Amino acid sequence: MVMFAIPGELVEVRIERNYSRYSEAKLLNVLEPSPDRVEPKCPLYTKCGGCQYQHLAYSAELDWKRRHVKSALEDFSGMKLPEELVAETTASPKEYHYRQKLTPRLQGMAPKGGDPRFQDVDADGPIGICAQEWGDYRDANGRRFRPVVEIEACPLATEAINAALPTAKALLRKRAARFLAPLSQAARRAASQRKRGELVSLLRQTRLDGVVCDRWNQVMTEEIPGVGKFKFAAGRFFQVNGSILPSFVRAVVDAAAASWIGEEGRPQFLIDVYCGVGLFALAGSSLFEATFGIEVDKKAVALARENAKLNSICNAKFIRGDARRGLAQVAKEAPARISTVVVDPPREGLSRETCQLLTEWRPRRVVYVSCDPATQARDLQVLHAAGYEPQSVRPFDLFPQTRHVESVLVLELPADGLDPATAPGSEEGGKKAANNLLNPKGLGFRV
Ligand SMILES: C[S@@+](CC[C@H](N)C(=O)[O-])C[C@H]1O[C@@H](n2cnc3c(N)ncnc32)[C@H](O)[C@@H]1O
Repeated sequence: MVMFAIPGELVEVRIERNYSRYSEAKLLNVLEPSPDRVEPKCPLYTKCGGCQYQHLAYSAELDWKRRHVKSALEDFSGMKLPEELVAETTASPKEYHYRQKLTPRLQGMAPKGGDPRFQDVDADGPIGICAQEWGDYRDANGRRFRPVVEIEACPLATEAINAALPTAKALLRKRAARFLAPLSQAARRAASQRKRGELVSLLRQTRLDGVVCDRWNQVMTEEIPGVGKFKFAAGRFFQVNGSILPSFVRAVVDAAAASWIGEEGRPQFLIDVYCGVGLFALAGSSLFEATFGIEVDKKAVALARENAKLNSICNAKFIRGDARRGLAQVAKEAPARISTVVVDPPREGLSRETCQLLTEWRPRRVVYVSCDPATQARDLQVLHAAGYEPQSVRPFDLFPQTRHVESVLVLELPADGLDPATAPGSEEGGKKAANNLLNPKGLGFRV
């Protein structure tokens, strides 16, 4: 494994670690470059840690991401996916300057011989964006630290964010000095995560109003052309690449609303699990009789309800709670045989219980949006074992120049897989799912 090399190149490397089946090596020289090699734009590329593919032509990056999604889905699920099932990666309209959020950070310090989890910040140290791994880095006093590389500008961030970066960095230093000075070492260790969080200086920009903000809870409004307006809290989750959002959101919603495979009938209910501020539930509302959003974050749910009003949408309902609990509640209202569930979980993928509830309640279609194809593959294996057939996989390049990729996997129960007795969506099917919530024995994980 050689970071910053391209398959097919002749390179000189130094082997740094050996494992039973592969080695990791550091790139020393490119002797015969690939035709796909390009000059990286950022002078800090390979040092900062934020980008992995700036040395790769964009078309090659898109090909590579498709291969990555396909092989991760196959390797971790044990399934073989036909070539035609996995689409080409949809390109981001902006290859650089697409990031509408940047979080400058100070360097983390560990007390000498201490536990790195109780890290302090180095108020006089560099301010960067990516924290490196804890390694054997020590300052002049022997204290371990987690290095960050000082940045003056980030070529992934929008121009407005880069223009505001010096102000944000000055603010961050001022906060760090104020926060650290009066506290003893012990008090600093005990400081809550929240206090540490307040040290972070946040920059967020929307295309709608061009605001650059530095408070976690500041409410921003973003307009996604052809989709709608969305309020969100600056420091919490909202997609960061606005340039690709119109095509990405449309693709998810259209996949959710399409007619059933081989039939004219369409789904009538959309359940957007892990809905954030209601992105898919609201974007798809005109295509369904009713939509539901399920989200654990209280603030996000409040904003999702506001977003429904902002876009004059009356058929969307938002439930605050854990995915499994919310799904069990919706199972009482939406018949599974005419429902599509969209799931867009964090990197860890679906919890075991949520996955199990899906296999018991059996909504006819599942559109699985994921930023980690490995955990998506793990869940695919479980859903496939329960009868869901993969219909399509579409990679979207939400994060150009980085190794991250978004994968949209559509799964559907074949018509002959619908059991008329405990019919998904039948009264009994809904009750079974709802009861599952109340019956702890039902929460075991079956593979
Ligand atoms: C990847 S984000 C997707 C948000 C939304 N779909 C969007 O695109 O804007 C994942 C969301 O899941 C929420 N979440 C995390 N764990 C959850 C859980 N157990 N139950 C419900 N929501 C959860 C997070 O708060 C976050 O808003």
